[in-house]
Amino acid sequence: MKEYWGSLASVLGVLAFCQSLLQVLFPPELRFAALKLFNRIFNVFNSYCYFDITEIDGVNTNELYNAVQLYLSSSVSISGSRLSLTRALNSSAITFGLTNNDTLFDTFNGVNVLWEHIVTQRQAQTFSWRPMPDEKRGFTLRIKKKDKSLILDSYLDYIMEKANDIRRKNEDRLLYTNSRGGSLDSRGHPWESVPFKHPSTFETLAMDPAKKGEIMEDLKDFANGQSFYQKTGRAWKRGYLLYGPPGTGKSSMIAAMANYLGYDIYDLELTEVHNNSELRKLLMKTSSKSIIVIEDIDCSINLSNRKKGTANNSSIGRSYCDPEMRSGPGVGTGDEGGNSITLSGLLNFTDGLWSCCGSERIFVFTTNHVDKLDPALLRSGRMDMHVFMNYCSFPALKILLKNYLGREESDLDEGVLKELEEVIGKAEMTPADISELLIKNRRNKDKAVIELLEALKERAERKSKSGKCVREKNLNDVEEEEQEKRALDSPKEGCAFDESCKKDEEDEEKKIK
Ligand SMILES: Nc1ncnc2c1ncn2[C@@H]1O[C@H](COP(=O)(O)OP(=O)(O)OP(=O)(O)O)[C@@H](O)[C@H]1O
Ligand SMILES: [Mg+2]
Repeated sequence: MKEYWGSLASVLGVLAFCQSLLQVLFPPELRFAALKLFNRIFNVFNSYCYFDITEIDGVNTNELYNAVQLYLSSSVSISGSRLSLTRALNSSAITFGLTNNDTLFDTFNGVNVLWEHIVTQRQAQTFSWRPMPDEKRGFTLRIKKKDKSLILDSYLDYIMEKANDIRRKNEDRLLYTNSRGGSLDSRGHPWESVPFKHPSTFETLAMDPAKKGEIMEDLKDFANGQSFYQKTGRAWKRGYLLYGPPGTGKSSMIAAMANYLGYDIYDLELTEVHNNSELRKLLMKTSSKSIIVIEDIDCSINLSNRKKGTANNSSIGRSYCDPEMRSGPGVGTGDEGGNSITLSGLLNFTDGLWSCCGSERIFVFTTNHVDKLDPALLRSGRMDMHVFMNYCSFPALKILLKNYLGREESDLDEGVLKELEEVIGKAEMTPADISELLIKNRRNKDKAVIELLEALKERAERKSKSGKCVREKNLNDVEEEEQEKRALDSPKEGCAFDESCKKDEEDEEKKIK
């Protein structure tokens, strides 16, 4: 300690000597130039270089300052003893930060750097167009001169990327919709947003675990696949088609995807889009790391014919939810008149050149009737993964029992479990139906399981009866068809129809005579 104070005193002494020397040797007008010169000499012998990143750059907020703050917050959260805490707008997470004049070492690519957070009082307010904070905040980065060229650019890029990740993780996800029918908001934005708080996750999603695992892996590969997509020359996007009966979890799956990847959702209401160019504009205004969803695509518009003009044909692609009735006049008339969207417009939206403005986007289409979709929409590369959301299976049922009743497989009676396994495949009940039953009786868990078993049995019985009727009807139809065939093959054998025809012909001849 003594040595420390001793060396500090000698440094101060040297400084004082230099200052008085400066005053004696240089007249006041040369003093500033001399100081600059000393500074240069000092810099030549100093092995470090320093970079100041101030919070406000002129009058604008410096994005790099916010990024550094967020980036460092991920390092200080564990190690620091005195930290500043902040919670940003639209965020439910708290971030840690360095307090005033605190320092922190960081390592990047094996190089050590030092960060210092410097906070000083702002001098008396100078004139400014906007109010300035009382404090001047900034970070100073200290790097060894020899390492500067080695890491500076890549280190700052890395910090920006990391900060974006942290921000996305902390911020609440947003759900966007274009339901205003093409009108723009005050900022010229065609999308409206609300915080997205859907609680569905892959843990709560009841489906075959192997299939679920496959989808989760595919999503992770996609999200981490920037270099792969770059290397293979593909646009960084992926398409999923979710199809299956109502209530099997297609929308829940979309929410689970968004929560899993931390992406925003753009719920595109096609019936509110008037033409292909509006569709393109909507696409251009979506951000990367997002899921663009078109639900019930078979009902949205008439998408069954790619050829311009022919989509107007009334006989093509009419589903039970008639597109013309759903989307009003003008649907499916091609680009002419600029008052409609076509299948080719939608295909360009998902797969054409426009689809890659921005990156890291997932397209999800859902439908209850996959057979009604145009094959062009289904070809691989466009919809990369087709996911069939089926009626509740036994593995899916186990997930529902665990989530809704807290009952694991081991908690259930073996006999009941076996019966459930036998009957679930025959009952063809959706996870939505089953979860309703479980919610109803969730206070009495044993009763819930028994009632579920009864409902499944009843449903299976009804199914087998209606199946029998259909089979019998089909058999009758086949028999009838065969009879007709026989009649056509051997008209000479004669039937009532042939006899009456002959008689009619004879009568006709008589009349003519
Ligand atoms: N696979 C599932 N796992 C967990 N819950 C499910 C599942 N499927 C349906 N549900 C429950 O049923 C409700 C309806 O499901 P969802 O809206 O996801 O079905 P959908 O397939 O999108 O139906 P639709 O085709 O009518 O749009 C959900 O709120 C959820 O609680
Ligand atoms: Mg749905």
